[in-house]
Parts: sequence; C-alpha cells; structure tokens
Amino acid sequence: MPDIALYQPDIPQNTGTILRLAACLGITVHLIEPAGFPISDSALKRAGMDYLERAAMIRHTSFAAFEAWCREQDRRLILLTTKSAGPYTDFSFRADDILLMGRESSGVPEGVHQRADARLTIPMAEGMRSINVAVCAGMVLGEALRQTARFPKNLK
Ligand SMILES: C[S@@+](CC[C@H](N)C(=O)[O-])C[C@H]1O[C@@H](n2cnc3c(N)ncnc32)[C@H](O)[C@@H]1O
Repeated sequence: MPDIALYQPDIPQNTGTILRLAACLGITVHLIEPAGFPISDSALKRAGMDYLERAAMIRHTSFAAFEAWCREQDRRLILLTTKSAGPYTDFSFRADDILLMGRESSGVPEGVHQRADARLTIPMAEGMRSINVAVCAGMVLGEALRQTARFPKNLK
C-alpha cells in the first residue's frame, strides 16, 4: 500500500484528519519529528482523532532516521510540493510509494526537496499559494490508490 509521511507537522487538526483518512483507507502514516505539538493520544484525540486506535502510525525521531528506514525498506519517496513542474496526475505511482507532505508553515527544507525520488504538484489557479495539507494528502492518495488498484474492496 502507499503510505503517507508528514514532515514535522505543526497543526494537530491536520494530522488528526490525515490519521483518520489513513485508518479509513487502511494505510500507514509516518510522523517525522519534531512536531509542533505533543504527539500523544490525548492531544490527537482532542484534535478529533477518535479513530486513533484504528490508525497505523510510525514515529521517526528525525528526517535522517526516516530516510534510513526508507532506504532499508527500498521505498520511493514522493514529495508533494508547490515548487515542481510535474502535475501529480501525470505520475505513475507504485503501490509501495511514500507520499511525503511538508510542514504547514514552511514546507520542507531544500535538502529534503533534493532527497525525494520525485516531486509532484497539484496545479492551482493563478495567484494561489497552497492547498491545505490534509486535502492535498487526500487528493494524491486517492490517485495513487486508484492507479494501483489498492482501495479497500469491501463495498456492499
Ligand atoms: C500549507 S502547505 C506549505 C506551504 C509552505 N509555505 C511552502 O512554501 O511549502 C503544506 C504542504 O501541503 C502540500 N501542498 C500544498 N499545496 C500543494 C500543491 N498545490 N501541490 C502539492 N503539494 C501541496 C505540500 O506538501 C506542502 O508542503
């Protein structure tokens, strides 16, 4: 399954929304620390994350630790960024890709940008700066699951 990774998130409500999305679609979320809020069950529950016990979350103490894990697992790192020339709809996703989302306040640093195996953008209307990170995660994860036929198959 594709995974989602959150680079040092700073708004707990967005992380809660993404964890809920992940629980509903059966995917794993990687949380790259430090975050801008305490990563505790109670903090995430306060953010509306009542699906917490159903969410698969792996915490990484730093980007270096996360990168080492990706290499060990031989997983591609696909960065979602406003600063690329490639629309995500033109990209061929693999079932084990990791979709890396930037921090709400500042995206990702240049070193992380360079490290990504691919950089993708959701095209926006002229003059718009960025889309909410949880909405972005939903759009791109939806396309990755569609392309790789990995949506849950339990429709009645
Ligand atoms: C609120 S945005 C960050 C804005 C930040 N000022 C910046 O320059 O990157 C948070 C994250 O959502 C994702 N994002 C937002 N809009 C996007 C877009 N149009 N295409 C791809 N990713 C986007 C990126 O991962 C981004 O780092």
